Amino acid sequence: MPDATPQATQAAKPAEKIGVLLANLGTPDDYSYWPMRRYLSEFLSDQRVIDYPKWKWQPLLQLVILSKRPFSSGAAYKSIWNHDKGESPLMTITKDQTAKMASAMAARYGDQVMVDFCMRYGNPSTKSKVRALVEAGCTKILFLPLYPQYAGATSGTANDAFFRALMDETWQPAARTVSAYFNHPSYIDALARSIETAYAKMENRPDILVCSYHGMPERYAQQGDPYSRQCHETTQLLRDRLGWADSQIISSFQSKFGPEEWLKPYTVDHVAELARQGKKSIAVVAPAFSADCIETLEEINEEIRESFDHAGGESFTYIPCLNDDDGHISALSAVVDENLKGWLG
Ligand SMILES: C=CC1=C(C)c2cc3[nH]c(cc4nc(cc5[nH]c(cc1n2)c(C)c5CCC(=O)O)C(CCC(=O)O)=C4C)c(C)c3C=C
Ligand SMILES: [Fe+2]
Ligand SMILES: [Fe+2]
Repeated sequence: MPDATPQATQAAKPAEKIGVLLANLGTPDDYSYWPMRRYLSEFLSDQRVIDYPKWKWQPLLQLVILSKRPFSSGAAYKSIWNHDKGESPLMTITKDQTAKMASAMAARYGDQVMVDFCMRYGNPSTKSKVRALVEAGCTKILFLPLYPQYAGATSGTANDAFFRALMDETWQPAARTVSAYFNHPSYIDALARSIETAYAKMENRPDILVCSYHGMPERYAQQGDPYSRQCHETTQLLRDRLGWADSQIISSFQSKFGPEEWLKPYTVDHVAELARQGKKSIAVVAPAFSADCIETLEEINEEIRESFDHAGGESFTYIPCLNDDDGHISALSAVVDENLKGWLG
């Protein structure tokens, strides 16, 4: 007879661990029609993203938008795709960030802390990664949405998916979610250093730095979403840290979707206006994106650059996202350290 004493059962259980689960938006599995359609359908059906009543929005989304957009977005994804790895840049960069965060946490906490990542839409799902962490012995999970500024449409919905995943666990781990880090000194410092490094490589200093944030409907801000305020505060803190004048750095918003008014100014129009005003040399940075993705590599570096060039602009420099830079990993590690307080033995 096998020994079924409580001690023997306990000995077979893995040691108690803490899981750090990084979460990003998600990305299509491929740029062809059906994977694009599946991804966009899941994303744009989220009422945190588009809050119209289902009965009104779903027929328009399924019958009109999703019959065309997978082709146009698919072509945009194809132009930036990581063909070597067969995945989008957002996926490659998120994996690299996770590997570096795992090393940083191992250096601090040994094997007590595990690091993994999940996506809000598509794969790997939040539910599958919560399950895997619990299965691996995590009795505590720290959930970190990789968005410096909070928006209901990003961090809010990522947290929702985390909470829903916990609902399915028989023995729930203790759980914490990390708040927005838009004003964290380490994040501001990492951003500032990335800008200083990019400027040091340029022959001539740009006339102005445009901080281009992903936009959202103005209505969401009026309903209490803090995203736009947090974006402006990030720019202000960055300006202070760089020691620049007000006229040298501005905020604008990109990626408008649908007919409503979104946060302004719109980057695509504003860079053209800057060129017309005689600012012939600009740099653009995207502080709301923790990883380069379709919105930065295609929209900023292709569409927005073109808008500037057509309006008479002469020099356009896109400064990459923090991605897996050491400064970014240090900043995220500092945020994680603060949020693990009281959990570590
Ligand atoms: C960084 C914060 C983001 C906010 C705020 C946000 C809001 C938001 N987005 C849409 C519509 C789309 N976004 C798309 C892509 C996309 N959005 C973010 C981040 C935020 N979105 C990222 C990181 C990405 C890139 C994903 C990738 O795989 O590279 C897209 C899909 C791309 C396309 O088809 O053009 C859409 C559509 C809305 C409506 C919204 C509202 C609050
Ligand atoms: Fe978006
Ligand atoms: Fe876009």
